[in-house]
Amino acid sequence: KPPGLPPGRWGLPLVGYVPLTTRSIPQQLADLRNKHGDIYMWRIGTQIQVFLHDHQLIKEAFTRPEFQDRVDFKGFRFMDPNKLGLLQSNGEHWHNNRRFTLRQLRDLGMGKSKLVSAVQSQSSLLVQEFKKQAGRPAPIPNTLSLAIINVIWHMVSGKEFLLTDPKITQFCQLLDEALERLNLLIVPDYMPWLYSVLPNKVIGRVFGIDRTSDMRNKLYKYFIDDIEEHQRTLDPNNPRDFIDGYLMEMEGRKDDPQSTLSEEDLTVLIFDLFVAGFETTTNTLIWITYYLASNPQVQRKMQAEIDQVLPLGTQATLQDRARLPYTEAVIHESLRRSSLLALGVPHMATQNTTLGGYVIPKGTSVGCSTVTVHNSCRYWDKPDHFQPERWLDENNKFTSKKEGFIPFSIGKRQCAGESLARMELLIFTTALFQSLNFSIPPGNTLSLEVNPGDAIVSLPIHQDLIVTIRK
Ligand code: HEM
Repeated sequence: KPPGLPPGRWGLPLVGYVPLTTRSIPQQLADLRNKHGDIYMWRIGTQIQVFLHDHQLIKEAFTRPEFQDRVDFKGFRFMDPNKLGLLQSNGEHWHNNRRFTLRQLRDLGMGKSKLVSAVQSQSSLLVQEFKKQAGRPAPIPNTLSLAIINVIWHMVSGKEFLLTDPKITQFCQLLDEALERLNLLIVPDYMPWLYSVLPNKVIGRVFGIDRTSDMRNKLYKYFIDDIEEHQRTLDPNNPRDFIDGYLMEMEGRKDDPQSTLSEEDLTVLIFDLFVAGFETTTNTLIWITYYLASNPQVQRKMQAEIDQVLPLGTQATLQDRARLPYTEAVIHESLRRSSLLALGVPHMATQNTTLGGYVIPKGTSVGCSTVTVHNSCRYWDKPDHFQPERWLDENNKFTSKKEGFIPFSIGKRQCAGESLARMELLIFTTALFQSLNFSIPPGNTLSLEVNPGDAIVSLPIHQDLIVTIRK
């Protein structure tokens, strides 16, 4: 192990440190944190990963320019060969797309916008779907995923699918598959020597590379069709959505040699919005229903607040946020407890540098451990308790505590969709609990453990709940 690196797990040549334990990854990270402190490394294959566990240290790292790039994984290139879009792009290209996306999201989501109405209408449709399964034990319907997908479609291209349209179900399956496939595609990046010892054919089959281009083409076809349709119908005096905004910006900068805008880039950018905004929001909402089904008192208290602020038949808007402090507290506590992106989304050191007194070589992946920060006694009293009250001050006003709360990460690459995500969480949560009650089926228990099949994202386990229609 080269001198100066953070302490931690170095392991064997080629394979790095392979844990021989049944402890989950988050549990192992907590063990490592207790042993080594706020910064340590774990060599997986030949890739050095550094984990950070302290809010200030994460903030320092993620605001420094040398930690702003994404990890350069060959596996990602099978979805996007040229590192376009926003999620995987770097440098000037990333900077342009990020600025554009933030501006669009702000403009499209403001005030009484069409986007807010779209979220409200999707949440009403979802309530109707839940009502169909009232009174009998059943898992959260897949309609929740479709409703979240429709919100992103609305923002991107001003359209929504009927929830019964087979095209949206197929789209959802492709997206699920893409997310699963991305996990597998990057395995050889941890052991790049596999490329030299195994024939390409074997790698292609084992790691699913063969099927990826077919799936990518099907998925991208949705976006390409929409972009072409927008090109035909665009009215520059009346931009309708994200695609119109991008096409207009592209036209405005067509003579600018610095412009990074292109139809191909727009296709990847749209894909990124779905990848980043779909599973995250859907699963946070599932966690909220699980926590509230397990805490009936909290559920009743939140419903009492919603009933007072929103008479039946009215839906929340962003202006209601201040009048719904307890609901906001429940949402924040759910984001903290679930720590959905348990290991954060890693950044990469673009040069040899130091951090926290240690050497960080160029190419090292640097991530924040959301799950250990969210469960650290340094920031949270009784961190393993679900306590919305911790978000309220002595006057029961919501206080958005920042230190030790990093669900959307921090710094220059922090979640670009945070404002949309917060808007969706508020509107969906209020709509669901205004009309429905969620409980655990008699004789059952509800596990709040994360799905052991997924180490990087803390996904809830599919389980039955009972939905009751509120009178
Ligand atoms: C509860 C829901 C969500 C959570 C917890 C979440 C969390 C995150 C996190 C942790 C990151 C990585 C930040 C980093 O690299 O330091 C991220 C990035 C990102 N998120 Fe979200 N996100 C959510 C919803 C959304 C939504 C709805 C959208 C938009 C449709 C979105 C768009 C993005 C994009 C584009 C990035 C990449 C930003 C960049 O690389 O510059 N996210 N998100």
